[in-house]
Amino acid sequence: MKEQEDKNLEISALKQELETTKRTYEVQCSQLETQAKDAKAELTQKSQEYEQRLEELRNKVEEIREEEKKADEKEIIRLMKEQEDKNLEISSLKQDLEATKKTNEVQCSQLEGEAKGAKAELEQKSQEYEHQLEELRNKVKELEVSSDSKDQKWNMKMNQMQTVIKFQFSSLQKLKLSWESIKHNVMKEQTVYAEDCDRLGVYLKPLLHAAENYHAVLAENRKMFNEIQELKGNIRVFCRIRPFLSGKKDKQSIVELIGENDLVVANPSKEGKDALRSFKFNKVFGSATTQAEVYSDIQSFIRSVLDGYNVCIFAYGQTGSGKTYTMTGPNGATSETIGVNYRALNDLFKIATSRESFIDYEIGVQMVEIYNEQVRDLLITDGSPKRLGILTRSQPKGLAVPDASLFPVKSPSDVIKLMDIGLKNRAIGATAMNERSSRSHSVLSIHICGKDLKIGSTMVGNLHLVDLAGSERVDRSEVIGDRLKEAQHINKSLSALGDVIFALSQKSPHVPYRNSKLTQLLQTSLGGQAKTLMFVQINSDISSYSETLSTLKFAERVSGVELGAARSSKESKEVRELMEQVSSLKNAISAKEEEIQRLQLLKGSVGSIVWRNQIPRSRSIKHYEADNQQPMDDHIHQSESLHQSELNGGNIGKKVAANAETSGFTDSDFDGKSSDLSDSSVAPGTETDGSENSSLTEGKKSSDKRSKAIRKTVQVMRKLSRTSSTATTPVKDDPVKKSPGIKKSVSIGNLKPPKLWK
Ligand SMILES: Nc1ncnc2c1ncn2[C@@H]1O[C@H](COP(=O)(O)OP(=O)(O)OP(=O)(O)O)[C@@H](O)[C@H]1O
Repeated sequence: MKEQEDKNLEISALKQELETTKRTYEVQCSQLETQAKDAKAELTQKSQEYEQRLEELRNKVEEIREEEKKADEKEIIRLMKEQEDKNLEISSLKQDLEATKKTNEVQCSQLEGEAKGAKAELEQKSQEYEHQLEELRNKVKELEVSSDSKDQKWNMKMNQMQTVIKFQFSSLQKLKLSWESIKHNVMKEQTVYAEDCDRLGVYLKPLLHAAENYHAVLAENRKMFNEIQELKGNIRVFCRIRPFLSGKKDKQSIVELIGENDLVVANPSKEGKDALRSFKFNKVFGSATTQAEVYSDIQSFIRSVLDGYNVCIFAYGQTGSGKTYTMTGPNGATSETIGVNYRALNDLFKIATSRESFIDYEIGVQMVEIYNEQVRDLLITDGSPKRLGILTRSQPKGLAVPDASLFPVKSPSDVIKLMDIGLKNRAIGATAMNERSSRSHSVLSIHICGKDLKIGSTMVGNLHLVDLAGSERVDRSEVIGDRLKEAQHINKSLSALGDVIFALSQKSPHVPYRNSKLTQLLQTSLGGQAKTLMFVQINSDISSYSETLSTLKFAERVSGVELGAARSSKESKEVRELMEQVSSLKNAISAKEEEIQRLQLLKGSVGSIVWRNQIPRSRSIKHYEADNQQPMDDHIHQSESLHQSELNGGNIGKKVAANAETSGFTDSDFDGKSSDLSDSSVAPGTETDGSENSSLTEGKKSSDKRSKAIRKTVQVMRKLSRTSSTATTPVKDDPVKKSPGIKKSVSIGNLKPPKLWK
């Protein structure tokens, strides 16, 4: 109850408190209401103000919004544009990106492929290297093994060698001792040998004498060859048949048969055997013969000009028969068709050049024509031809026409230039037969003076290349007046030439050189040791029968070779006999030469021993040869033989044999000489070196044979001197004074060497 009372009291307290609070609260509320009213009024005022302000602000906002809206629109438009640009850029970039992406993808795929390949290769190579490395390791192992075994072997060998060296050293000591004793014995032998040599030297003296004579024998032999040539005929007649010219309808030939040396022509007006007539010449060239073939048959004639001989080459025949063709060649000639003149000049210069180390040649050219028996210089360029005189005696330097222009030449082209001038100056007259008919004789003379550089001697050779005027008969040329006079002069000079050559071929005591200018001009080159070659040109056309026949008769007459004539066979018999004589002499000489060689070898070996023993050495045959001045032509042939042998691989004998086979006048002439020289100059020196030892061993045998050899040599010398003494009247240089008869020409001792240009 108490509690209830407390609670009542509390409730009464709380009711009082609540009453007080209620009253304060009411006061406050009234206050607050007042305040709220004030505030409400104030608020209303203020809200009005605010609304006003708000209205203003709203307007302002509205304005700002308007402005912003405008600015925004502008900005939006710019941004849209920008966006569009950007979009475009982005799309292009996207495209680029796309393309780059694609290329990158391709490259990536390629690189991936390559990388894969490289990887595979790398793997393969590494495998290979590993394999090789493995092999190399194996090899190294093998090598190590083999080097070990070799090392062992070498050591063994070294030991063996050391043993051998020791043994050899001891044998060397023994040999030294025995060598000393042998040396002593050899010294003794040498003394004995020197005494023997002294005795041999005494024996050799007569042999040396024989060797000296041997050269004389060879010289005689060469002379005999020349003599034989003269007997065979220093005058040669070659017949050449001109082919039918293209465009000629009438092609009936009068030539029935062409042989090596003979020719048969048929008379068209006769029949059967009576129509035929044969002619014999040194050579007959058919119409198909080339210029080169013709020249090859006369080449050695040309060569002999450089050896100091005079050579004359003629072309004879009727107009248009091919004289100029043979001598010069056709117009606009090629290397195949050039004639004898050009070929001869080429050869002359070629040979002169090949000899220039030992002979200095001077070559001069003259060209003259003989027209109406007057000599005219063809090498004048001022256009005023003067008449020239001919010297027939003691002509200086072999020049028959000293006043004619003489031009020194150094090459064939120099001569060709001169020939062109000469041919232009040559008188050419037109006849009914041939437009180009030459009515004068043209003479191209090549004068050669050679000086031997070693011995200083000189020699002179002349080559005359003569294109004769046409030989047709006067009546056939249908000419009168001046032309008739020309033809008469031509015929006269041609028949004078025929007479001279005929007289020479007959060895007639009188040779009628003075009957024409042509023969006067060529006097020194016709006859004597001069060589004469005549080309007889014929035209086989049936219409030219009578001309051809007279040409052939002329040629037959000058050649002196008549069919069936007793003289001709007698000559050949004598030639044969002489040839046999010469060959037997050559055999004897070669036998003697063998002996000389052997003895010379013996002497050489003896000489060397003597020298070792300080005993003076006697002069050898070789020295004798070197010191002894040989004739010019010998020297030339010697050098040429040697030169030729060098070119032919050193076989002189082969060359001689080959040339002998081709036979003919000229070949035997020159080859005979070269064979002589090869005998004389090559043989003594050739076998010395190789056979010294054998000769030493055979020395005794040889010395036993020595007396036999000397006897043989003396026999040969006697035989030669007998041959010399059988010669009759001496043959002189001057053909006019030369005595007739073949036998006289057999002379060995009296033949003169080629005339030198003194
Ligand atoms: N062997 C040959 N081969 C080819 N043609 C030739 C031969 N021989 C001569 N002839 C030609 O015949 C013609 C006459 O020849 P060429 O002029 O040489 O005669 P020729 O005897 O010198 O005359 P001429 O007396 O008038 O001087 C020329 O056209 C020449 O080319």
